[in-house]
Amino acid sequence: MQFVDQTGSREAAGRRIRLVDMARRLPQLVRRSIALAWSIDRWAALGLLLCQAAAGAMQALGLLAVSGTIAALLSSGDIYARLLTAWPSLVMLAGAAAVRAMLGITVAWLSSRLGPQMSREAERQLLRAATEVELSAYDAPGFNHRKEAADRGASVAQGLVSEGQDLIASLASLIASAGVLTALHPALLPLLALASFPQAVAQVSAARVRYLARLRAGGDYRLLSILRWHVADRYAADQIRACTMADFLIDRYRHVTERINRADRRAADTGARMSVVGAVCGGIASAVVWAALVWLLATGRMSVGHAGTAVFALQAVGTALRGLIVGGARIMRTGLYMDDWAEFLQEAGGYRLTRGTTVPKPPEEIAVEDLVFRYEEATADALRGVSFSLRRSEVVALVGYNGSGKTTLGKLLSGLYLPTSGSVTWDGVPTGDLDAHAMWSHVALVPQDYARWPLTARDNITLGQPTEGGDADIHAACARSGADEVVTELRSGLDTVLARDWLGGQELSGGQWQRIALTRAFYRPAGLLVLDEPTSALDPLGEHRIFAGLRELAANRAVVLITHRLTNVACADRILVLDKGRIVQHGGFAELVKQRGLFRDLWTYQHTRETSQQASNADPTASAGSSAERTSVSSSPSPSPSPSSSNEPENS
Ligand SMILES: Nc1ncnc2c1ncn2[C@@H]1O[C@H](COP(=O)(O)OP(=O)(O)OP(=O)(O)O)[C@@H](O)[C@H]1O
Repeated sequence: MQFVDQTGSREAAGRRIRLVDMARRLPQLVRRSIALAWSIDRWAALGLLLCQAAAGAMQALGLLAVSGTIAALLSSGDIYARLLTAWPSLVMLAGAAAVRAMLGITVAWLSSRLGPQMSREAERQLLRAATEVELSAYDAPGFNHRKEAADRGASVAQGLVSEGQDLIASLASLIASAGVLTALHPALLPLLALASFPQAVAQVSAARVRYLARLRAGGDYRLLSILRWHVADRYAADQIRACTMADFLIDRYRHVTERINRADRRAADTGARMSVVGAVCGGIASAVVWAALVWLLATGRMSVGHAGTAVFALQAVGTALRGLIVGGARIMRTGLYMDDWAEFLQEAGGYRLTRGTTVPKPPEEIAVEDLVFRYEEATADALRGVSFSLRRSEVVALVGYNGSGKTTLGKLLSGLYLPTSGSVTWDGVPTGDLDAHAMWSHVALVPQDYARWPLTARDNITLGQPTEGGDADIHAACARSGADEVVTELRSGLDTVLARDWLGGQELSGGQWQRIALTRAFYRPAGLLVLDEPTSALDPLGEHRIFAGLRELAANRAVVLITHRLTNVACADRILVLDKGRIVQHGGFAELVKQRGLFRDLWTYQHTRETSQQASNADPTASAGSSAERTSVSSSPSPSPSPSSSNEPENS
């Protein structure tokens, strides 16, 4: 099991992480961190910056105080007199340390307030971007990978505050200590910088290795989260038990984790090797710095007092440099993840909705002309040369074998997908030229897999878009779909949360959920209603109710009905029979059952099977051959062939 993993550009970016890139990118990353923090809480951001600047100043003050204290203590004279002289420096030293400690606490406080908010904000922006992409994006493996990477960027965004702060703190401390050190002897600072260089290279290389390892394992992490969901979620819990699948699934999980573990171990080993080499080289270089200090002292080029201060300053500069390097490498890695996030926001994974701005009215006519549609990265067309039109107040049924393109056609009529070639127009305007959101506000869709929102029954029906009629409209829609019986039995009526895990929540049966899904569509004041297998889970009475009311629903809408139960399509004005993405027959029900072709084959098989079952189970006197008309008339209004129907398919 492996995802199609398209990490090319990110991998190239990761490979380019070098010390020089880091030096170039750090200011940009710190700016991004400050900008994001500023957009969320400018006072906290300002407070953090001031605290860091003040902490740097306190560091310099502390070192000056050290110098003063040592100079006073090492001067000649009575020890009490020397202590008295050192007293102000000591007070300054203690004061600077106390203020620095307080500033550290303040920084930690502000960072912990700001950090999580930054991740939440980054996640919110990511969610917004994800809803602004074409539906086809989800069919492209590369998009899902980019979304996953961006998601990781959003979750590590909170690290940007603390890492940015550590970096600023190290920088402030470095500037302060380096200033003091340079004042003591100008050769010391370049020597120390040189000594830190190997460690810097090692740290940045290790960060690169870790980032690349995480990037390459991105597909596997996604696989794990999907497996986790399938194994642990309630929806498949019964099948996992009844089909004894637990061992098999957990074994798959183990296989994928082993792959990740191997990659992690390799990255950890390489990172550790790099750190060891860096540390050894750094250690040798540090020995040179300390030797230089001893030499300066021994040759009288530096006083004992200054040498003592230099020891403290060297330690402070060394710590600050290490902080700068380690923090820099960390923020660099976070920055790469944040790049994934920022890129996703900018380009929405390459699938941002960029359609026209024409705001449509509920459509009078939807016309399909020589339509071809191919799914992203598919090798064959799902629809080929499809042409027909659909008018308001008309019910058009789509029938055909599994995979013949019915659902796909429904989504193209709704503007969820755009044609690969040919056109779908709403009152003459191609769907790609319409404002997508305005268009969808005129669409009511009951898909095969409808969402079971963990919201109240009311929200599940209104979908957060209540009409002016209030609950009266909801009840009217419930009466049409049969959901009135469901709502009456709910503990708190429309206010009941439809999820058992939630406080006061209640769970529904499959058929009850389908009634709620139908109610949504009936409630929505939409000009196009697409019903994809709308009664697959309903009992016969519930199914009858839906189809008996369909004509009334179609009074002011265009209705597309997709179903395999052919008795139900008798109520349609026209039936389009699809086979391998083409319309192979079209016409009214009465006409199609008489015509040789796919529809009659399907009808004969389904009808003969049903009637023979009825005959053997219940009514031994029933005749298999004579009930076609009877069934269509009794289960739905009489089929009336449309004037436009013909025996020839519109396209071949
Ligand atoms: N997201 C997708 N990515 C790639 N190919 C897809 C995708 N969805 C469907 N297809 C392919 O497109 C073709 C048409 O699928 P579609 O779902 O429209 O068929 P259908 O007639 O509605 O089938 P069913 O009766 O089983 O619901 C099929 O060959 C299917 O494999």
